[in-house]
Amino acid sequence: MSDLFSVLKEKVTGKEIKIVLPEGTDERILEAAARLAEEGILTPVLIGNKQDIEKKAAELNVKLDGAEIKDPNQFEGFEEMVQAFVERRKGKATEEQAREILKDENYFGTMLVYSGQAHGLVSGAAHSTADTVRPALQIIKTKQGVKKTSGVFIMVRGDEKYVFADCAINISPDAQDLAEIAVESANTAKMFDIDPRVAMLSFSTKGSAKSPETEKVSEAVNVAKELAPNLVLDGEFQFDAAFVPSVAEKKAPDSVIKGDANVFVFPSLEAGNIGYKIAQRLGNFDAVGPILQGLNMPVNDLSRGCSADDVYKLALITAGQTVQ
Ligand SMILES: CC(C)(COP(=O)(O)OP(=O)(O)OC[C@H]1O[C@@H](n2cnc3c(N)ncnc32)[C@H](O)[C@@H]1OP(=O)(O)O)[C@@H](O)C(=O)NCCC(=O)NCCS
Ligand SMILES: CC(=O)OP(=O)(O)O
Repeated sequence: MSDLFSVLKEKVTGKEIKIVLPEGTDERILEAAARLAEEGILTPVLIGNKQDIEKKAAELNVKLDGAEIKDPNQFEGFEEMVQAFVERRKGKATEEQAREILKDENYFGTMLVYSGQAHGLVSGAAHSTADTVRPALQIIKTKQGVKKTSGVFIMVRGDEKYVFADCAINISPDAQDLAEIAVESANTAKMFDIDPRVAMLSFSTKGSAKSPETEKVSEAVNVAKELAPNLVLDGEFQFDAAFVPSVAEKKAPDSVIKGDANVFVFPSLEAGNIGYKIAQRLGNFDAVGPILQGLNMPVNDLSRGCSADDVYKLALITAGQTVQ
């Protein structure tokens, strides 16, 4: 993984990429912004009151040379942004509502990306996922051919790398959603040099239990195979049948997945979000993400439990998504 970040640094340095960090006074954001600017990798665009941000940076003894600061309350292009927002929301917000909404740093920052004044956004160190991603869902929207955005983590421990999905967005995905999440997650895996072998997870392996929940996953397997016939994918699997070869031999001997899956699609957000945090906190995996898939422009969320290093890495990944 350290290789990945070296490769990403090389790929994005000198491309004049601007990444918006709306949480301008958060300690971890400031430390990451200073590091990104100092290393000349990209231009962090911090959102908030300039004096507040500079005061906090001075307290932390971090230098913001090379970073930009934009304050929605002092922004010259604010009225133009209001018009663009009203137009994008197509009758869902009046001008008056837009003026209020755009004072929110996540909405303001997302509009900077949408209008081409920055290339991507990373937020969520101090905001819930819902408040971080809602502006992106409403303004940036999904790219053609993708119905739903979803959020994956790259789980890293030493040389081990896995993709966990969806850990961030879709609370109760249906079979169609799960199939799309699987295909998108396999594409994301390739960005991290993972040759995808996708397991659709359940509490049942190949019909060992029958319920609407297990049938949803087995239907998702069929839909995903139609969407991406060349993808190595199977299910439904319990985690051990997907991950442990000796268990796979007993529970699913005829499957193309032989306990060697590396992309895990969870059946619900409950399972995905709980699952990644258990691997992170009990299993000592680094959890990089959530990386949002399927948006027109890169916007990525952080966990509120993140470190400055997590912010730095996710900003690099976001910059990498802009030059793909
Ligand atoms: C993502 C989430 C915030 C969306 O909820 P919401 O704002 O109530 O969604 P709404 O149904 O009102 O939709 C708002 C807009 O987003 C769009 N949207 C909602 N879910 C979407 C998805 N998965 N992909 C793409 N667009 C989506 C809707 O189409 C709608 O667009 P429109 O206003 O242009 O018509 C919600 O599903 C959620 O809270 N998910 C869980 C987040 C979380 O806490 N995760 C755990 C921690 S990581
Ligand atoms: C991804 C995630 O779970 O975010 P948070 O911890 O901020 O809720």
